[in-house]
Amino acid sequence: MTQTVAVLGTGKIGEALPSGMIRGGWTPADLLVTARRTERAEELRSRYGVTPVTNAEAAKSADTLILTVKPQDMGSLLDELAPHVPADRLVISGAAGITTAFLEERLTEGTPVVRVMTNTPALVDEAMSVISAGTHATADHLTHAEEIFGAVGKTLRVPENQQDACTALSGSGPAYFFYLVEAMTDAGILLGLPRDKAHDLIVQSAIGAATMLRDSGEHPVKLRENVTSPAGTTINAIRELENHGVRAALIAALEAARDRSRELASGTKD
Ligand SMILES: NC(=O)C1=CN([C@@H]2O[C@H](COP(=O)(O)OP(=O)(O)OC[C@H]3O[C@@H](n4cnc5c(N)ncnc54)[C@H](O)[C@@H]3O)[C@@H](O)[C@H]2O)C=CC1
Ligand SMILES: O=C(O)[C@@H]1CCC=N1
Repeated sequence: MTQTVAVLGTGKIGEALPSGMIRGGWTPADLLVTARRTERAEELRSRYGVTPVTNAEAAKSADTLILTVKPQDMGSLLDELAPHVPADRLVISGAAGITTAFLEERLTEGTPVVRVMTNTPALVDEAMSVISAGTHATADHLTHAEEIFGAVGKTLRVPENQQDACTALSGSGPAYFFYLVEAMTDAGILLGLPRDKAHDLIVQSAIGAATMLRDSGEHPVKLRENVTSPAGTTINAIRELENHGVRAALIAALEAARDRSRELASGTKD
């Protein structure tokens, strides 16, 4: 049976998802999108062959609704949708902080909802998406969410009380790596390298390190030890990272991201 999926709110994540689904073999005709601006919706139609509709039309006709608006816009979107969503529709939220309870309170009693936190590597089919069921979501609903988000990368089911932590780790995670690359490229410039060469050296080192982390089966401590020669260069750098509290800063940073995700649960806090 053909399943129609509507993506409501087509910004960065709301575009990455349908485009990845199409790369993964979904038929564009089965995908509906909504946008605040008509030009944006038309852009997506011409880029991917998906069908622009209004939020109310999506709610009435799609089997699955994926809400990819900002958490602060979720309350008003749900107010708009609620009168039009039959209770047999699957509603998936991709928003940071927004709980399944928040969604269930605003939708018809019994509506199955699933909460997902993905990340921007969805653009290159390397997303990490964590998935949690609401009160009325069945195993089939979770499987369906996995089929959708599996088109853009890996998926993992987690209890909902881990979603805010996962948001801090993998939802925001790519930003920390981009930040590190940016800072290390600056260091290369300080050491006298041209920016483009410094960038290429750091990016390839990041790809190499990420591939080893994924494929070698070794613990990251062992991988780092293998680079860190006695009285060599690496240990001098590590000493500076420790002196500057980088490990503690990372722990505090991720805790702050987790706390912000919890705070966004109200769906209204700017
Ligand atoms: N950017 C990221 O790295 C990640 C974002 N998320 C979550 O995904 C959601 C979207 O984030 P982004 O794509 O970064 O934001 P964005 O700002 O790029 O996209 C949100 C889109 O929703 C549209 N929108 C707002 N209200 C609407 C309405 N009532 N009807 C139709 N469209 C509406 C906006 O015009 C905008 O295009 C957020 O809830 C965020 O927490 C999740 C994982 C990673
Ligand atoms: O910064 C944010 O709120 C969103 C959620 C996870 C990544 N970006």
